[in-house]
Amino acid sequence: MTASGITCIATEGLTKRFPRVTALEDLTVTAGAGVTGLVGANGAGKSTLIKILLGLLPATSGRARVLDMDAATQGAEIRRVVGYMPEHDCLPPDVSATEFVVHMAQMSGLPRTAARERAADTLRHVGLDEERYRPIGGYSTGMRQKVKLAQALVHDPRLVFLDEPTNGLDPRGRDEMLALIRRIGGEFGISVLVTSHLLGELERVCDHVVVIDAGRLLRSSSIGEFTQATQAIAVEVEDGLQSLADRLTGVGEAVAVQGRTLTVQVPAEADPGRAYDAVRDAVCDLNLNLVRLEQRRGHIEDVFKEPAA
Ligand SMILES: Nc1ncnc2c1ncn2[C@@H]1O[C@H](COP(=O)(O)OP(=O)(O)OP(=O)(O)O)[C@@H](O)[C@H]1O
Repeated sequence: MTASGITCIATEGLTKRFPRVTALEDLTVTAGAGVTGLVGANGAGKSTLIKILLGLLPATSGRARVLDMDAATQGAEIRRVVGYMPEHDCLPPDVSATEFVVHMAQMSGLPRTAARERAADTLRHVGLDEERYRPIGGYSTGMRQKVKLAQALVHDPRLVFLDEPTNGLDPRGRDEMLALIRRIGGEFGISVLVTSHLLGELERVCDHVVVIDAGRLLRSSSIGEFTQATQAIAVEVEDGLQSLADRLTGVGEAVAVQGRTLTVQVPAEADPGRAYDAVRDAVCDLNLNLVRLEQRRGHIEDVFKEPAA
């Protein structure tokens, strides 16, 4: 059981060996409702995990359950209630987004009229308006990603797996996609497992993050725990940054100076108020002019600098 009370995904000792490479190694992890980020470098095993969870690929050993169904034996049932946006593009160039998404809705069992209505709603939600009547072959990468997302949502799933949905997008397209993912998890009430090798972007939309490296679990925790574990205070003063650093070090604070900014690290179990007081007292005593004082959130990237939890 997860903190949300619902277990969407649970694996136990999951291992997948290909002839030349072990893609997943003894992976035990759970994910609850909401948006879960699956982070790892290229080749870490993210797509392999998704394919096993969908019942599309057999595991070498271990178990995987999705919405309390066994991925090894109930793949078809899982795919009925789980949407899948694959990493690679396999869209037909000669049909329009509307035709394609209606077709996918009918494939999932909706009658023609309902399929047309659902497809129109879903394409509108993902932000494809008039262009949805044009052939997909002329679409930009961002539009193609939206079509892939729409087909994953059209059968009204309880959970969606989004494999690298921001791949190939420019910064604006990425922001739009991340906002959509947040809406899917929030407003639409559909749980999401989203993968990315870009660590920073997932912390903007996820409730929970699972980090894997070479098929092994590196860390699994809520976004709050990630950021709390690495919280810090950034300080800038007009002059005298080094004397401030020396003073704070003298009273036991962990400080680092980078350019014009001094960072005070606050350990997870410590009271950040005490560190703020120390900065205030030191700035006063040294008679410095404070330019900036702000809490700096930790970043998921930091997990790679820490030992596994
Ligand atoms: N069908 C396959 N046959 C052999 N090796 C495979 C197969 N599928 C994946 N692999 C290997 O398993 C490892 C994990 O691949 P996977 O695609 O799951 O990683 P990933 O984290 O999704 O990375 P990427 O984002 O680059 O796809 C890689 O070394 C990959 O080459």
